[in-house]
This record gives sequence, C-alpha cells and structure tokens, in this order.
Amino acid sequence: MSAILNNYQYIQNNSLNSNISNNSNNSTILSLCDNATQLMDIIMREFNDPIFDYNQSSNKSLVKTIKSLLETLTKNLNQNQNNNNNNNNNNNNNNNNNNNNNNNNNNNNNNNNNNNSNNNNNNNNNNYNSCNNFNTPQIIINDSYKLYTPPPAPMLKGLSCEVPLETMEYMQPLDLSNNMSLNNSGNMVINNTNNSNDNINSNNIINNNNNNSNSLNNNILNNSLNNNLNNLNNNLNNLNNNNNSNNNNNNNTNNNTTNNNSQSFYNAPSSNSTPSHSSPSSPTTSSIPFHPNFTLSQDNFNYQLQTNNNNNNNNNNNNNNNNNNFLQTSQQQQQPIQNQFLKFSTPTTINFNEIPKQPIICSSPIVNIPPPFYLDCSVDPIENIDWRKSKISDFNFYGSLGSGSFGTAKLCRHRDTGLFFCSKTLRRETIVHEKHKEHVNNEISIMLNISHPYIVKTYTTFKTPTKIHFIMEYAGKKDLFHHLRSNKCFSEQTTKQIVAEIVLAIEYLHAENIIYRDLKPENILIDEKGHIKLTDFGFSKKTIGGKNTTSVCGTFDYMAPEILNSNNGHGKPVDWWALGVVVYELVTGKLPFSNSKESLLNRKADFHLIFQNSFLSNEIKDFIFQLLTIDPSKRLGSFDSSSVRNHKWFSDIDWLLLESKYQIDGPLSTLNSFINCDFNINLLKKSKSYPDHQQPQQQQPQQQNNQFFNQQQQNFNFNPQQQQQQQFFNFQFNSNFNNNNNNNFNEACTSNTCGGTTASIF
Ligand SMILES: Nc1ncnc2c1ncn2[C@@H]1O[C@H](COP(=O)(O)OP(=O)(O)OP(=O)(O)O)[C@@H](O)[C@H]1O
Repeated sequence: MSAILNNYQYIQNNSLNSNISNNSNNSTILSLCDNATQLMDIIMREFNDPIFDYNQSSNKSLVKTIKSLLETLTKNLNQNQNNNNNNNNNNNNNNNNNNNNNNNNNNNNNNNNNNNSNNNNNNNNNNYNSCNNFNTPQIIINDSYKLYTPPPAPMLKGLSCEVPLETMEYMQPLDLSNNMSLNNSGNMVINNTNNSNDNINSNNIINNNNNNSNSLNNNILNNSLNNNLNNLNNNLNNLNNNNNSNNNNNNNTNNNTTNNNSQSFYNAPSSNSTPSHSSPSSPTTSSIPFHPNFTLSQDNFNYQLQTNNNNNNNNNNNNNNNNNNFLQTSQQQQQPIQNQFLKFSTPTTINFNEIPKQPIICSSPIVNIPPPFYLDCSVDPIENIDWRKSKISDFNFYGSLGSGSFGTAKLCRHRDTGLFFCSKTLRRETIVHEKHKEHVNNEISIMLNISHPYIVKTYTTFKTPTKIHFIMEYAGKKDLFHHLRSNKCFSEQTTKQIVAEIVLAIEYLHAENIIYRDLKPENILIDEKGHIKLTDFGFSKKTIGGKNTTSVCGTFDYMAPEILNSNNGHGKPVDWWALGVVVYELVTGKLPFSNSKESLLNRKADFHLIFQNSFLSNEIKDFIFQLLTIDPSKRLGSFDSSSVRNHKWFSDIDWLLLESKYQIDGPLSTLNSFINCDFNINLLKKSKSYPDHQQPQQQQPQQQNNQFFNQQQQNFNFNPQQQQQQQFFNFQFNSNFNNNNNNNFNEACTSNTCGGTTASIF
C-alpha cells in the first residue's frame, strides 16, 4: 500500500506539479485526484482480486483505508462543488457561445480561439464530476514514462480473474474517466456524464497553454474524459479513419502531438516504441485480443454505463463536432462496450453497501497508464513472456486440477501477466525405470515442439531435484470424459463438431509424423471457449518417415487390434481406430466393444447390433464403421488423413472456419467455465504456495518402486467398473522394468521458445 502511495506521490510531484500546480485552484483538485486515485487503485488492485483473501486480518485495514479515503474524497468533492457552483452562474453566457461556436465550426478546430478555451473552462466547472482526469497526454504520458516504474502487471489485473488483462487496460480509461458511484444494490455504476467536449476542445486547450494557464488545467481535466472515451471507442470499432480525420483537422502541430500521445497511450504502440511515436495516419487502433484463458462471466459485479441526462444539454450540440462519434451513438455503442468490457465478476461477494454511497470520482494518469509491457495490445500477453528466462517462482500455484499416474495438475498463475496456466508435476520418485523415463522424455520433447489450436500447448518445463514441472496452457472446462459422464451422451451434431476438431488435431500430429496413441475422452480437455484440447503425450511416438512402431501401449478400450496382433507393428491408423471408438462413445454413451482380453485380441464388430435400431444417421454409422475397420490398411484415413475430413458425415463442417478457431465458439462453449463455478473459487484459494520443490532428492526404496509397478500391472487386469478411471497402462512394463534410479538432475528449464528443443529430462 505504501509503495502505491509513494508512487503516486512521486508522479504527482514530478509531473503534475511541474506543469500545472502554479494555480491555487488546482490544489483541491490535485488533492481530490490523489484521493480518488488511491481509492481506485486499491479497489482495482486489491479489493477485487479474486485471489485476495478477504478473510485475512489485513482486509479490515483495507476496508478502513478505503472508507477514510472516501471520506476525504467526499469532503474535497463538496468543497470543490461549492466553488463550481459559484462559477456556474457567471459562465452560462460563455457556454452558449461555446455551443454556437462548435456548431458553426463543425469539425474545424479553431485552435487559437481563446474564447473557446474560456468556454471549455466553464464547461469544466459545470461538469465537475467528470473534470478530474489528469490524463493529459501531453504532460502525463511523457513524464510518466520517464518517472514511473510500472507496477508488476498483476497489480493492474483489475476486477476479476476472468477479465482479460488487455480488456482492463482499455477499460480503465473509461472507468476512470467517468463518475463511478454505488447504486442501491451496492453495484458500482458508471455515470457517463456525456461531457462531450471532444478532442477538438482538448486540442484547443493545449494550444492555449501559453495564454491561459488556468484554462489549460481546467480544460485538460475536462477534455481528457472525452479523449479517453473517444480512444476507447476507436479501439472498439477500429475507427482508424476517424482518428485520421480527427488528426487532420488539427491544424496546429501541438495539437497533433497531443492527440497522438493520447492515441499512443490507448492504442498500443509496439512495446519498444516511445509513447509519443504514433503518427496521425498510423493504424493505431487494434483489435483487442482475448486470451482463451479468460472469459467474461457472471454478472454479480456489474458495471453499467448510465447516461446522465442532466449533463446532456451542452453535449447535444457538441456532439455534432465529435469526430469519433462516441457520444453521438452512445446508446448503440455502449452496448458492445458493456458486453465486452463491463460485465465481469468478482468471485467474492463484496458488500459495497457498507461503503458510503458517495460518487467516486476517479481519474488518474497513473492508474490509466498501463505498463509499457501492455501497450502493444495487438500482442497476446502470452507472447511477451520470455519462457527461456522464466523461473518457477514466476508462478503462483493454486488448487489441484486432478491427478494422474505420476503426479498432479495444478492451476497456476503467471505473476507478471496474471495469466492462468496448468502446471503438471511429475514426482521423480515415481519415474524410476527406463521405460517411464523414456515416456517422459518423449512427452516433453513432443509437447515442446508442437503447436496447434486444438492441442494443449506446453510452454516450458522446470526440473528440480524432486519434481518435473510442465507449464501448460490451461484448459478451463475439464475433460470430455467428465462432460460425457454428466451428459450421458452428446447429440450427433455436437459430436460432429467435437470430432471435427479432434480430426484437425490428429491430422496435424500425423503430418508431424507423430502417432498419438492415446486418444480417449479423458485426454481431450475443453478450453474456456468450448474447444477441444488434446493433452497427454506420454504414449505418443515420433516416427522417422512415418514408419511403424512396435511398442505396445495405449488404453485398452481404444486400442486398435493391430497394436497387439500385428508383427509389423502399427502406425498412424491406430489413431483413427481410436477416433472411431470415441465417436461411438460420444454419441451413444457406451463403448463399442466389451473389455475382455479376447475382445482386445480379436475385436469383432459386435457393435453392429447396437447400431441396428439406432436413431443415428447413416452418415455417422458409416463414418464409425469405416474407422473401426480391423484391417488398418483399409481403415479410413490410413493413406490420407484428408479422407477423414472429406467423409460425407462432415459435409456441413466449414473446415477453414474451424481452423481459425477463435473466430467461433467451440462445440461446448455453453458449458460453465471451470474457473467460474463456485468450486473454483475454492480452487483459487486453495493452495497459496507450491509444495516445496527444493526438497533434497530422496532415494526411492526398491520396494516402493515395485509397488508402483505392481499397481500398473493391476490396472491391466481390468475391472469393468473401474476401467473408465484407468489412465494408464503399458505392456512394456513387464519386460523393461528397471530400477535404475540414477537420476542425473539438472535445474535447467526447457522451453518451446528455445527452438526445436529435444530436451531430455533423464
Ligand atoms: N492443461 C490442463 N488444463 C486444465 N486441466 C488439466 C490440464 N492438464 C490436465 N488437467 C487436469 O488434470 C488431471 C490430471 O492430469 P494429468 O495429465 O496429470 O493426468 P492424466 O492425464 O489424467 O493421467 P496420466 O498422466 O496417468 O495419463 C486431468 O484429468 C485434467 O482434468
């Protein structure tokens, strides 16, 4: 907290004071802004942090601090409001002049018009509540870049873990430029005061800087709101042309500079560029990336834009001059903003009614300024993580997502970006014999080298004396098996959409000469958008030139007959067989084959019977039959992967659209996000630190290794009741058991950004 306050103090001393503090009227405003800034900063950074533990004792002092800030704020507000009221009476005539002037000029900026400057000053007084924005691009951005060391990114993560960080960056100018208050339900409300002195006026003001310091200050405050709104609006609607025309209308160089600074602030120059680099014609707007790790969710913490009609009189006229159209179409344009930015949740109920219902005037250049890291909003923040330099301490670890044979998957969060990942941890003590090690090495080297929208991305691995950590893409909606169990089965259409995505993933792997060998619903995760994500490459095999492989592995029910029967080994068609089983299972809720050993060795197509009276279409039946063809050479997809996607069952699938998956919602997009549901609030609070990874390496007793091995063998003796839970077995355990525990550990990490790494853990 003190660090935050010091930061603001520092900025204000160095930037604001040096530029505008000569005027005595500013002291109140400065003080007000200081309070509001602190308040908003605390609210945004701490109070709504989903991981923040509200039950901690420090929370009480936080609430106390907020209350005291509010009180000070209220006091300042009232004081300033009185001053403004006194000024209002004197300024009405000027306001009228201002409106007329703006109408007549109709988009032409008369930058040297002192009258206009004075009028703006008056507007500022009339609309006090929107005037406290110190986000004066000309002054603040430059100075802040020099003076301000950005806080770590999570500090700016804002109100909920589900809100994309980038969104927050765009949202802040809007939030902070509007009056925020608490309504009767305790919801925070943004009152859009529609103070529509747009960029035109803002530019005028700055141009008049030398002539009238008083108007400079006031108008900067007054108009920065509109700059912010316009910029935000531009971002949303990609109104490059409007920006350009707006800039072109500014005849004065100073005005252009100011406007550009404003644009560069919100519109994301590249992270290396200086804040004032942007040229008027450069396409400064960018689409706002939503990282798949995040979704907007429940509305228990609603932000609402409300048009404050009381302030509209002057604005209606001014709107005609608004090049960026934000205020002209406030009703239509607020809707998408609300959808995209202003609906988000805080997973913990905060009783805002306990806080005095006083308008919160919040504006601060400091809070508004995102760290340079985020300035380039066209770049997914994940791209900015240098995985080669990342350390395990860069992550906060939370609750368990599930356990596998060798370890646990946990939710974790990258501290600097706030992005969620899944950390899969293998305990070295369980990976004792050569075959295990080979599988792990195999898995790592494959996972680090593949990249496909329908495959879980592995970003890096960390090795410690006791554990191996994979940092992977987080797929927030659990696995397909989980949903199959709760849904019993899926409709044919949903099945088709799911399967089409799986087909693309398998096609990709086969093109890379990788046989996946463990396709099953448990290994198909669902991401936040409802798309599938293939995971678990423990049994995958990268073959040379697509040759066959002989190792016997996989999961019994999905295993192609040739894996056990063939002397020539097996190849890519085993994945198409498994796909046939998966399709059958998804659409009927049952497995096509009995799970006896005999059945495994001689898979008769006894599923014919089940299909005889089926309600399913002939297309899907044909698709399944062709995949579950015993002879791999005759199986669909054997010679050419594209024969699978060209099957008539997929005739209504738009493959191109599917390949650009983030353009569309996934087949399971309606599922509740794992992270949004109540359970996951607990998940987020569950573990605050990761189990000590620095433990000294312990020698694994021989007996325990055998126990583990025996456990795997037992898994092979299938119990029909348990078989769906079975995650793993490998026939080769029998022959290759080797208790060599001579681990040659090193602490280096391997990451997929190292370029073609074939890192080996053992
Ligand atoms: N990237 C991920 N995002 C979200 N959840 C995940 C992710 N990876 C795994 N999980 C969850 O964690 C559970 C355990 O995963 P893990 O890969 O450790 O084991 P498994 O694949 O189920 O078992 P095994 O490794 O024995 O085959 C999974 O069932 C899944 O629900």
